Amino acid sequence: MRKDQIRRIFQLEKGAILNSKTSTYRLKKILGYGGFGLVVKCIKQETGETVAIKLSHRQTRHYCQKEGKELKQIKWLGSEEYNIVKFYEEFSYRGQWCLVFELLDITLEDFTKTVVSGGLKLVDIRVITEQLLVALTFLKRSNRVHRDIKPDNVMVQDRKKLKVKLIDFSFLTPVRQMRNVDCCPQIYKSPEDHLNVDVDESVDMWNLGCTLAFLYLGDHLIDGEDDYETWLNIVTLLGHPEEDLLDRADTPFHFYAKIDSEGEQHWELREDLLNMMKALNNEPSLVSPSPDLPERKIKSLDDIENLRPGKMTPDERKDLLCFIDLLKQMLVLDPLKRITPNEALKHHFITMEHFPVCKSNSPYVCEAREKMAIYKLPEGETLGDSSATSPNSKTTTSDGVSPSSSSDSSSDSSVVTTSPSWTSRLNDVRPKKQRNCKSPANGMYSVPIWSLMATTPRSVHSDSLSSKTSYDSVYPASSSSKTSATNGVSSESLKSEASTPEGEFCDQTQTVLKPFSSHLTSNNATVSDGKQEKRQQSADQNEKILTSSLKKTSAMTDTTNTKEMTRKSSCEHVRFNHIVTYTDKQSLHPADISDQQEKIQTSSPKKSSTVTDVKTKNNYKVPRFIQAIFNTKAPELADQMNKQHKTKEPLTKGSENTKAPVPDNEKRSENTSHLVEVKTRKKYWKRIQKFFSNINWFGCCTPKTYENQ
Ligand SMILES: Nc1ncnc2c1ncn2[C@@H]1O[C@H](COP(=O)(O)OP(=O)(O)OP(=O)(O)O)[C@@H](O)[C@H]1O
Repeated sequence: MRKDQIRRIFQLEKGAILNSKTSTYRLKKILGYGGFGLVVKCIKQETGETVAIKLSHRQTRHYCQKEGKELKQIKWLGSEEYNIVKFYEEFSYRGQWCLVFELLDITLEDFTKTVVSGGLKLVDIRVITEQLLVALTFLKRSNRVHRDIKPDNVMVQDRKKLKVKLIDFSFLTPVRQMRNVDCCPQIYKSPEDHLNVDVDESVDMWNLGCTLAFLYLGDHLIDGEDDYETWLNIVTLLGHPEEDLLDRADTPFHFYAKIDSEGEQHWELREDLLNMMKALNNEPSLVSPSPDLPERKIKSLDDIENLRPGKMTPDERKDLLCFIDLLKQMLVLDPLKRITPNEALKHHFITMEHFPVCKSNSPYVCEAREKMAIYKLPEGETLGDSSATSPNSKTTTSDGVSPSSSSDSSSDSSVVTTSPSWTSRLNDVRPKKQRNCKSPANGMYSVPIWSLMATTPRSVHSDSLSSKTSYDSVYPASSSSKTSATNGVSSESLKSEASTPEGEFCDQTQTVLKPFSSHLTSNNATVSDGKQEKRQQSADQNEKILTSSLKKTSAMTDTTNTKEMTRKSSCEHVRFNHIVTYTDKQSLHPADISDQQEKIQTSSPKKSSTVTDVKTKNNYKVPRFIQAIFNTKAPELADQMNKQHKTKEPLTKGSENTKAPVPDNEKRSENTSHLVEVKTRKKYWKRIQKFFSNINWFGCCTPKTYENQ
């Protein structure tokens, strides 16, 4: 479509004025257009700032409105700090919906094809990869999936520093609402979308793998004009999927047929479809099925090694092999086995662990280090904050050497900090206002349970959970959480924070969670005999789950290959979350909790509270103490409960008449113990209040809270 035609459709002339509620924008030129509308360059009249405005067609207005809504939500979670395009505002202009963004330079596709041509250097690809992995980690932890990652949707902001940003959030979807839909181009379509397997955030990793391959090859890794041809290209490159994946698929029959051979059933590619396709194209049909059906330059990912002309230095080759290894882990057919963004950030290709600093460095290695070092933290961000979010952050000195006292034994001391600690910063993907809470390393009740509450494993779906995150978001990674001392923070001070033993962290977590899990036992005491046994068992089981989960977490921080464990643990966590959140539809009260804590210490039986629950619209019983927190009447309630408890106490021991006189010194000690008890309760109450104030109960922000920002 010609530019003047577009201008007519959108009723735009050069110099047109677009008014939002707060600003006036003067149109300068058309930057580009896509499926949903066009993007224009504008000048903000009030400040002279140049911005990019995305205008929707009238027909696609609601898509743009949806995009705006999602953008607001991720902005609230701090997206701009994680290599995602800055979103300013949205407004309506002559019936079209407008989204205002910061102005970026050039798409990665155009950059690779026109500016660089023939593919980017690996040292540059590494810088871009890290930034995109950071963006993906952020999205994963915000429980959202971009769904349309491709070179055209990544824009270069600074060509010199290779600063890139993710754009186009038209398909941004909360993980729990994901469906198999066609959103990205045919050649970027993931195996799960081809086969109709359960789709989740790992679809972004597939697309990123394809994008990175494009950056190296200067051309698309997979091509094909229709689904079948694309699928053939995929399997030629990566092999056929495992039977398990095909068994899980809803539409495997598009490409495979189940064959009975010698009593056993197995899946086989449907050659008849290919012949049919060839007949349609007037091409000769296949005489015999051949494994390399389409003519491809690259028949496996290993072929990438020998693709570029010219001789490579040993370091370059080593780096390339590392890159291919990362690609192989990103382009796994089974989404459940694909590498996660957090794991990818720890891959050798990013950390450059294959280039030990103790050895004399070749010019190639020096260039690689320099490029990664250019990468700066966003303005206003201090390294101190970020490192504090990770209990196991590894520190590095200005020359990039990690202190040998690091708690992480899996990587050697010669690990180089390739960039400031993104990974540690990513552990705190929370609204900015909440981010000043203490870190798990130094604050007992700052365990980010808000994200734990919203955790679901890939295979588990629960309506009661608003969203899902990775298990590793709760317990920050150790091995690659590196910080650089170059940004003005002494490595010693960071080291002291970073060296918090994992065990201690787990113990702290256990202390926080113990009252809740143990509460189940307390309430069980009031239930009738038959049910009591069952509930006791389930409470014991829950205790076990919690303990094993925490153990696994600590183990996870030690090991690198923990994907399976992560899933299992997160599964258990979900079950635990149910317990914590809804406590098996029983009531909880701060006083009960402290009682319970007492019970653990003294092992004396105690009556459970008989507070009544309030039911929500969904018939969920909201524990009374949670209501109390939100009503901010909790302290009074706690005191009330304490009083009730105090007055009830003598009755449980016997009537006043029968009570023997208490000697003076014993009275004093009783009074003191009472004071201690009240103090302990208050202390626990404060901690619990703090702990729950960090929880985002409903998994997402409301527009009201957004407006308050
Ligand atoms: N912030 C920006 N700064 C400069 N140019 C931009 C910006 N955002 C988008 N563009 C340009 O506009 C084009 C279309 O943008 P975008 O991908 O967001 O629109 P779309 O309608 O969703 O496209 P698609 O059909 O590819 O999904 C981009 O390829 C890019 O060239």
